[in-house]
Amino acid sequence: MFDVSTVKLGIAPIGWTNDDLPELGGEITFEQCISEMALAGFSGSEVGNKYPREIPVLKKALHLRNLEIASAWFSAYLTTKPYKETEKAYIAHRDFLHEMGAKVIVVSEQGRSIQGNMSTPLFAEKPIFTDEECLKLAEGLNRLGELAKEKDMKLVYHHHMGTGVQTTEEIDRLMDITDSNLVFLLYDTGHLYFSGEDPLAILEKHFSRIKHVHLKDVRLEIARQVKQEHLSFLTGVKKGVFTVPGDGAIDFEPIFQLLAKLGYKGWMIVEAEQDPALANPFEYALKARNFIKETAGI
Ligand SMILES: O=C1C[C@@H](O)[C@H](O)[C@@H](O)C1=O
Ligand SMILES: [Co+2]
Repeated sequence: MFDVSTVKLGIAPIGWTNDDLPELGGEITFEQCISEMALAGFSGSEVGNKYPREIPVLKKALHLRNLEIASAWFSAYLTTKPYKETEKAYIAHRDFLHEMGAKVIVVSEQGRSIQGNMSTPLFAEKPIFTDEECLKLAEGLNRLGELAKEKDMKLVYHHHMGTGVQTTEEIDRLMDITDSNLVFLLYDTGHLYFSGEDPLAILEKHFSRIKHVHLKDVRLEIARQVKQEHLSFLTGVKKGVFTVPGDGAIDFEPIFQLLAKLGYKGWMIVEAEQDPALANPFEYALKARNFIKETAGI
């Protein structure tokens, strides 16, 4: 179904050690994490906070395990801070990723984001960007996209729970007001489903912009609890709202079929943040790998 010469499968370190909640998996080493990724049959990963930043050290550790770096998350503050501040940090991030051989840069606007707040109710208090904020965001992203292009890379925007770009309308608007040659989209199944969007419809509508995929599944009963009990994003994560594909409520078969039919090229990254003390990361990595083999044929 997929063209295996153009689609690569990776897994994010967030199931081993969570950058947003460092106490989850704090005791797990970088070496354990990347060894288990390779052993479970993945060929790449994104960069986590335990990864060494010295390029030769990181390259050697990955090379030993036949792993590549697909990308890494970047927090932008285009709506709340002077553009130059975001740009400076972004260029350092871009250059690091470029050295590591990555082709895409994951960017998410964190101005007024509540994703990192432990007690802010996720559904009631997510930010809604004003027209002025949308304009600032679009202008800034176009400029950052141009900087990615300079290095033959692409900026992929990560829509995210608890931020100003979460819902279908917000994603549609962002795609509409940014330059389609400079700003691309990261398609994260888990965030779309958790928010109550239709992941298949988003995939169909924005396929030409989608250049990076995060595969995560959602435990529906916990997603409902987060909404009904006015819990925060991180409380939901701690309770296990996310899991690996095939272990939750999302029907991945039509998603894989559509991605393959439309000729998706690039990385698909399993990204399932949950408490490693409750969900053994190696066991869940294997579970994900087997599910993708059975369902997507890769
Ligand atoms: O891509 C991601 C990176 C994480 O830090 C984030 O919170 C997670 O939910 C995600 O989708
Ligand atoms: Co993601």
